[in-house]
Amino acid sequence: MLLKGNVIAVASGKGGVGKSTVAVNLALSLAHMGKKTALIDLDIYGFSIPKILNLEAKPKTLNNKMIPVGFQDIKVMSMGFLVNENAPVVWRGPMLGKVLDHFFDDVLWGETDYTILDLPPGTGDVALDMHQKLPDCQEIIVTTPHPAAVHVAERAGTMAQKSGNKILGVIENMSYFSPPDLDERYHIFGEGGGPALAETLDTQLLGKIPISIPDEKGSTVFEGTPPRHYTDIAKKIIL
Ligand SMILES: Nc1ncnc2c1ncn2[C@@H]1O[C@H](COP(=O)(O)OP(=O)(O)OP(=O)(O)O)[C@@H](O)[C@H]1O
Repeated sequence: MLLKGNVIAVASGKGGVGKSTVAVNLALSLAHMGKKTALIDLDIYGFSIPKILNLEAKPKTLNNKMIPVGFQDIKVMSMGFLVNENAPVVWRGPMLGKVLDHFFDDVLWGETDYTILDLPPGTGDVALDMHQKLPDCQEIIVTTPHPAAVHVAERAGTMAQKSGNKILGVIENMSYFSPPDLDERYHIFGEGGGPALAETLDTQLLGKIPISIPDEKGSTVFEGTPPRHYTDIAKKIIL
């Protein structure tokens, strides 16, 4: 196993809650705090990290091992680097176990303090496979604030518990909107989902991420110094 250090998987009950965005921003925040950080996109059906990071480079190889692609201070691997985006999804499924082996054993990760895994949404076999390969892996569950979302996210949490992965906590994404330079918070997508889920899963609420206005490229990945809501979460993870 070439992957060393702490491994934290980011999971969600359904797609579109911002799991990949949270995974990327969390990895960047940990790197900004001086931690050697890797990010692995395990969403083999709907990999989105290459697009989110605007990465087109393919990993180079050295002695039959792959060199992860660099983005700012983090090292990144994604199924998206290896397959044609238009490859049929049915073809990718049976490869799952092999992909995990490949990413954990055949990539020259070097020294890493933290590896963030972006899991596919839902309750697939990935969490189970992952636990077998990385028994100490911990999970973060991402949800939106709407109380109805808790139901769906809870399944991801239950899956984590069943697979034996420790749940590190819950992140409530798209929690509220604060107009620039104003203190007001508008709870556009409802309220209470994150704390309720944390309570149900008997874990902590790691933090609430506000709705951000995408930049001109449509990105909600921050640049430069991490926003406070991310550093606060990263500090809780490092502890
Ligand atoms: N806090 C936020 N504020 C505003 N937009 C956000 C926020 N978080 C995510 N988004 C946007 O929501 C969309 C979905 O995000 P993302 O791809 O990270 O979700 P996901 O849960 O990983 O989805 P999937 O599993 O389907 O890939 C993206 O357009 C992203 O920019």
